[in-house]
Amino acid sequence: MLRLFTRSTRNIPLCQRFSSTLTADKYPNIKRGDFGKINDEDINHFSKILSPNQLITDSNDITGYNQDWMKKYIGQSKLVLKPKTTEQVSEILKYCNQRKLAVVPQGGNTGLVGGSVPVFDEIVISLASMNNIRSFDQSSGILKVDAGVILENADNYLSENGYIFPLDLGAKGSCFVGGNVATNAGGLRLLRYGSLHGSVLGLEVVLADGTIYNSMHSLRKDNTGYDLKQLFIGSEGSLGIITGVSILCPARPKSVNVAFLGLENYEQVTKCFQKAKSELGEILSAFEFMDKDSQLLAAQTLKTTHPLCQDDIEGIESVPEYPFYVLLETSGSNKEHDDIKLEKFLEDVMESEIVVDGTVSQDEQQLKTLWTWREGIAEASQQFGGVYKYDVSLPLDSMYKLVESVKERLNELELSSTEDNKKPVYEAVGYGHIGDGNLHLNVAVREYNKEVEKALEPFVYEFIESHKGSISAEHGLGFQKKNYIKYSKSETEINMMKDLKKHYDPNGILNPYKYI
Ligand SMILES: O=C(O)CC[C@@H](O)C(=O)O
Ligand SMILES: [Zn+2]
Repeated sequence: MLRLFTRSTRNIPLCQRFSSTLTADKYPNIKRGDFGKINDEDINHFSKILSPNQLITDSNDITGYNQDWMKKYIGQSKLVLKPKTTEQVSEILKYCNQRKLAVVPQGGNTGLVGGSVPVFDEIVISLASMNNIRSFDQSSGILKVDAGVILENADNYLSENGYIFPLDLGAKGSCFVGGNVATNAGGLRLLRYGSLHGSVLGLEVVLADGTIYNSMHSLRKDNTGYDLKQLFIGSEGSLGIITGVSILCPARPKSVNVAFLGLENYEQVTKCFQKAKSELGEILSAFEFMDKDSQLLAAQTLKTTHPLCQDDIEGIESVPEYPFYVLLETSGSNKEHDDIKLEKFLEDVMESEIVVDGTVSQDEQQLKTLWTWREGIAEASQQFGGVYKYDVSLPLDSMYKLVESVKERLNELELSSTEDNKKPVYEAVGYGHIGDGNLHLNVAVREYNKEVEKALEPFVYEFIESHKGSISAEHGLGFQKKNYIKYSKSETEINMMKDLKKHYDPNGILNPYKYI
């Protein structure tokens, strides 16, 4: 039965603090590199480049820069620098390169693979003070910003001008545009707006030796040799520090609808996606799937009524029995046209029993509430103590098999139970951007545990390799996956990457211990 959506919304509560964390001493195979150690002379030098409030040495003030968003990866940096200009970044790197001081560039610190925090005592270079919108061209839609502009702020600015940022993700309120580009973030609407490799028109990057590479172009077409900016998109701070971004933004859609659907099995999810593509065509802007266990997790932190529950109950009890859910969004320029198209599509998928239940948002508030049941899963996954995250690309037909195989394996090894507090794993859940072939497999644990880690890795990576997928669809390699790149890239590719790294950062000072 298809219903109008009538629930109200509540904010997602902040996640609980972790008890278990991963510090470098828990990885005995990783040794501190042969880098210089910061001394008083270094601090004096930086004090000449920066004003006192741009330089943090107090250990209490540094804590937040040393730990990632999940409070999973904890570094030991003793110095945070907050440059305000590209020239300051250049001066800092020039000096660090001469002194062989390792650095980690940090944006909004919302990454999920431990890429934006130090491992040992690397200097944190925070882009937080570089947060100006540089320019916007109303006719072309080209936006130029400092790397430290918060994604949501950039989008709000564009909204006032009738445009939209071609990227949206759960962390939009804290992540930085520079970090988005450095990690090649994918997000919720890649299906519609494509990857940052397509929409970024130019970058300003400071290289390891302080050289400023400026390509802040406004050109859609520039066929003059190697497209160098592409090297830095997704380079996770390993080749240079992005300080400016020029990006092409599309017109903001005037009409947006969200439908939340219940389905009986995974095959119906893929069928529903095929139909959505062919029947909704260009107005389809997101197609997200969620398994039931991911909804049960989300229910425990959201504590609101599930969109497909018809009773006046909240939380876990309100999650219906459907094994799969889909959140589908349309964005277009003509409300009447889009409403009719969506209605016809929904009638079709319900008549053909691809979808068994569903609800459609009636206003902006309801639309946001429906999204919370998808966006809230990331935070909900870590409510019991920790989470092992796998962000993978797989062919659609084998995508959910990975989740099933992992669940089976954890059960066989008696590592998993939602009731028994003594078992390390609470639940493995699958969800993600099915429209982009991107699965998020989250294994919610009560504690980080070597046995669980051994059960998952390399099992998950071998599965991905054998199905010709990618071990990172959008979160990147960071610290978490640096030893596993071989499951997605050939030896030749890895060697080419290493050559680039050696060329652009011969002393290896940029974000060491990560990536490759
Ligand atoms: O927490 C995750 O694993 C996924 C986070 C993000 O990429 C999302 O799609 O919600
Ligand atoms: Zn995602």
